[in-house]
Amino acid sequence: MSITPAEPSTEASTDLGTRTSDLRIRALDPLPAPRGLLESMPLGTARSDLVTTSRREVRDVLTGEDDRLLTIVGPCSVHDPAAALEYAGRLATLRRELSDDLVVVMRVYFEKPRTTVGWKGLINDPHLDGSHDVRHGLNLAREVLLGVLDAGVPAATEFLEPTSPQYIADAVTWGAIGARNVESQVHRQLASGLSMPVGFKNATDGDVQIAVDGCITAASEHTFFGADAEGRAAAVETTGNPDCHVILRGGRSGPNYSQEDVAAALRVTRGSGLGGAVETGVIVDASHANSGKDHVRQAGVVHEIANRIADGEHGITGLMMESFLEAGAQQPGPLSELVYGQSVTDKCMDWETTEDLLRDLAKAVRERRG
Ligand SMILES: O=C[C@H](O)[C@H](O)COP(=O)(O)O
Ligand SMILES: C=C(OP(=O)(O)O)C(=O)O
Repeated sequence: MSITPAEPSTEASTDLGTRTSDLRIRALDPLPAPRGLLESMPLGTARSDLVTTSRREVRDVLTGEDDRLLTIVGPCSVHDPAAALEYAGRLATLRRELSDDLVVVMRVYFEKPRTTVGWKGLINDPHLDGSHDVRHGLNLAREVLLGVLDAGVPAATEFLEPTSPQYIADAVTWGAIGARNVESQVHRQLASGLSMPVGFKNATDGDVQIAVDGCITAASEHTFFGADAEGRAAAVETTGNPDCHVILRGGRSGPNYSQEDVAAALRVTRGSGLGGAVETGVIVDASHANSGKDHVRQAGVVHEIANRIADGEHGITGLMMESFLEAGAQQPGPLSELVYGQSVTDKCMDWETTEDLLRDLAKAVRERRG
């Protein structure tokens, strides 16, 4: 299951006077080819069925063919596999109970885009100590994803490193391009080749058009630099992803989940000419700039949206929530020193609050039907 570490190559030339490249590279540590990881931890038939079925369900909800609500819920980031899997086990029970009204997918986020610097997630630094054992991080990430699927819960993740999907994307039901990368051609091209529905967040300044542009770009065919399953540099040709859509996460000037904000965003998305999920509705991220990253305010946002859905509002096809076993957040550090089940990135709602809110949302969907 694990892959033998290779020695980092440190080809530091002694003749610095004639070198013009790699002047700021400390080491290049070759990573295992994706195929090795996929073969040592295969998806298998049962998990693959869950991924395929749940991708279809998510797409149908986002295009309005299915009148349920997509709820993407889970920790801001995974740092402790045991806590993530305990959360998945709890969510599995609730997912089954609420399945007539909600399509529940768990946030299983391994790559964190930072405003400046900070812990970049389980793949980049699995020991949370700056040792950056990326090989171990890749193993761990795949192990967690397979465990979440074994619990019966489909997974959502943000794609950040352009070649990381090769190691894990087969196990992912829904993907995100985050607010800091939504204008990046690299990420838009990446989304054009991903096999699952992908949400584009509005930019950190609140610009929604940038997310729509991301969907337009990702719906097209592209050729770009990537890697194949053997880890060789490759020119990747994609067919385009027709299942992209917009996520409202608030911006520098404040939240954007009000009825007026959603209506304004829909005017923008409906001008795209893309049809499908982009024009049917938006996902609202109740966290981030929609709640000032405050988990108590986040619960208020979800509560307000549940009331609006119960009153008959359409146009919000999904809701994203940051939730973990314990409320709040703590500074990242070695696992033995951390509070079990509490976020090391953004503040999360606790399990009890999450359970209540998911039940409220399911009830709201029933009332809207009625
Ligand atoms: O979702 C997590 C964070 O909001 C995102 O990674 C940015 O975090 P930062 O502003 O603390 O760097
Ligand atoms: C980083 C995230 O969000 P955003 O891109 O909206 O800041 C996230 O959802 O983890």
